[in-house]
Amino acid sequence: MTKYDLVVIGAGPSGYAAAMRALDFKKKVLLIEKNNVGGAGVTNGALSSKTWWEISRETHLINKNLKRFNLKAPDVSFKEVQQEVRGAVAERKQLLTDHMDLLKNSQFSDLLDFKKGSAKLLNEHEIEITSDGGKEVIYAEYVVLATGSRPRKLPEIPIDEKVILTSDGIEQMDDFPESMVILGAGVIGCEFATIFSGFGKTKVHLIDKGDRILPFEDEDIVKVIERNMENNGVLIHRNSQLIRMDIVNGRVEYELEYDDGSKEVFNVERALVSVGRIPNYENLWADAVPITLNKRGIEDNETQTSVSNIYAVGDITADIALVNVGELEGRHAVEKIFGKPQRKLVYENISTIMFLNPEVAGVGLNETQAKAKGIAYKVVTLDYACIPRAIAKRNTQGFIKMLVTNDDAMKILGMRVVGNHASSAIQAVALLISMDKGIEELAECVHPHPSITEGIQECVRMVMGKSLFKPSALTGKLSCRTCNEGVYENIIF
Ligand SMILES: Cc1cc2nc3c(=O)[nH]c(=O)nc-3n(C[C@H](O)[C@H](O)[C@H](O)COP(=O)(O)OP(=O)(O)OC[C@H]3O[C@@H](n4cnc5c(N)ncnc54)[C@H](O)[C@@H]3O)c2cc1C
Ligand SMILES: NC(=O)c1ccc[n+]([C@@H]2O[C@H](COP(=O)([O-])OP(=O)(O)OC[C@H]3O[C@@H](n4cnc5c(N)ncnc54)[C@H](O)[C@@H]3O)[C@@H](O)[C@H]2O)c1
Repeated sequence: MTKYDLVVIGAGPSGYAAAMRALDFKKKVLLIEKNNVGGAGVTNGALSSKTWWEISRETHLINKNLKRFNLKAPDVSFKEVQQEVRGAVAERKQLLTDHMDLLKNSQFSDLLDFKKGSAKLLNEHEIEITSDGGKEVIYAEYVVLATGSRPRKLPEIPIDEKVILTSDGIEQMDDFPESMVILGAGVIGCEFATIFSGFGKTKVHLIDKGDRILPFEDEDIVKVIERNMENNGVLIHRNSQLIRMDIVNGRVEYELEYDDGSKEVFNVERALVSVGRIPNYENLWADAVPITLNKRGIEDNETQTSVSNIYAVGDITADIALVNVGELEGRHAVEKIFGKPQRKLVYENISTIMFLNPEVAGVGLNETQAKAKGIAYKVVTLDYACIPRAIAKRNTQGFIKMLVTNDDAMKILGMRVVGNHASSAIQAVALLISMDKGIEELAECVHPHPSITEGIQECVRMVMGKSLFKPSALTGKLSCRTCNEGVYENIIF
C-alpha cells in the first residue's frame, strides 16, 4: 500500500491550496479529484460566473453608450459568450494542472502525486480511490477533506437542469431565454439576475422568501442594487410567497401568493433555483470513522475534525463559503498539521465582492450584523459624488460606509463600498482589521489621486473630526453618526 504524509480529497481552491502548502514542509502529498481540478472555484462557479458578469457588464455599457449616440446595438450571441466563458475555465484548469506537472521537474519532484478518482475513508488512515482503472487503497498519515458543496435543492421543485436549473446547469443553456425566474435572491441569484438583465435579452423575475433581495445586506446598499435591477427591467416579487413551481409544456409555471391573500400565476421560459449550497460529505467516510457533524456540516476546531488526524476545509465546513476562505483554511490546516500556524484562524477581515450593478465590496461587519451582535458603533457614509475619480468617470452612483467602535480607539469593525472600483478600495481596511489597528494610519497615509480610496481616507478623517468636507454642510452626501441599540445620533465636533 502506498503511504503518504498527507492525502487531500478534493482539488477545489481549498484542497489545491492545502496540497501546495504541504510541499513547503517537504511532505509527500496525494491530491485526489473526482471531477474538475479547481472545483467550483473555476467550473460552474466563481471564475465562470465572473466571466459571464464581465462580458454582461461590458455589453450593457456598450449598449448604453450606443443608445446615447442613437446607434443600434449589435446582437450578442449566447454561443459566443458561452465559448468565451469556456475558454476562461479551460485556461485556468490548464494552469492548475500544468503547474502540478511542472512540479515534477522542480525541487518538489517526488513530493506531489495527483489521482483522478472518487475517494472514501475506510478508517482513520486508509482511503479507497475508485477510478476508471478500478479501486485502490492508500495509506495517509493525515487527511484533509476538501470536497466542497453543491446547490441545495427543494424537494417540491422539479429541477431537471434543462428547464429548471441550478448554478450547475445555468451556464449550459443553448440560448438566452426570453424570460427567467430566479428563486433565491442571495449572492448567486442576484449575480445571475445582474448578468442576464445586463445582456438585455432576458426578462428576469426575482423571488426570495424574505421581503427583499440580499436579506443579509444593509438596506441602503440593497436599495441601490434594487433600483438598478428594476431600471434594467428586473421584476422583483416583494411580499409574496412561492406556492408552486412546475414544468408545463417545456416552460416554467409558478404561482405566488401575496400578503393580501390574492394569487397570481406566471409563465417563463427558464428558472434558476439558488437557495444556498450544502456540503458534500455523503459517502465520504465509512461508519467506522467517527467524524461528528452538526446541523450545518462537519464540526471542526480551527479545521481539525473530531478525529485528530482528519481535517476539513472550505465549503464542506459550516462557515463562510468563499474561494479566499477555502484557501485560508486549507493552508491553515496544513500549518497546524506540520508546523505552527503564525496566527489563529480569523474571519473578521474576510473581504468579499458581490458582482452586481454596481459591484459591492465588503470587509468585516455591516450594520445589520453589528446590530444583531448588540455592538454600539460610529458610522460614516460618503457619497461617490464627493470623490473626484467618480466624477471624472461620469458615474457618481454609490457610496462608502465605514463602521468603527464607539470608543476612543475607533477600531474598524467593517466597511461596505457600493459603486465603481469598489473592490479595489477595501484592502487597506482589511489589513487594518486583521492587525487590530485603529484608523489614524489611514487618515495620514497619502493616497493616489484621483482614486476611490481617497473616499475611504475622507471617511476616516470625517469620523476623527478633521475631514475636508464637513457632514453638517453636505447633508445627504455625508453623514457621521453613532448608532446605539438602533438609535442614530449625529456626531457634532
Ligand atoms: C455560481 C457561483 C459563484 C461563486 N462566486 C464566487 C466568487 O465570486 N468569489 C468567491 O470567493 N467564491 C465564489 N463562489 C464560492 C466558491 O466557488 C466556493 O466557496 C469554493 O469553490 C469552495 O472551494 P472548495 O475547495 O471548498 O470546494 P469546491 O470548489 O466545491 O471543490 C471541491 C472539489 O472536491 C471534489 N470532490 C468532491 N467529492 C469528492 C470525492 N469523494 N473524491 C474526490 N474528489 C471529490 C469535487 O469534484 C470538487 O472539485 C461561487 C460559487 C458558485 C456556485
Ligand atoms: N461573489 C461572491 O463572493 C459569491 C458569488 C456567488 C456565490 N458565493 C458563495 O456561494 C454561497 C451560496 O450562494 P447562494 O446565493 O446559493 O446562497 P445565499 O445564502 O447567498 O442565498 C440564498 C438565498 O435564498 C433564499 N432562500 C432560501 N430558501 C428559500 C426558499 N425556499 N424560497 C425562496 N428563497 C429562499 C435566502 O433567503 C437567501 O437570500 C454564498 O453564500 C457565497 O458564500 C459567493
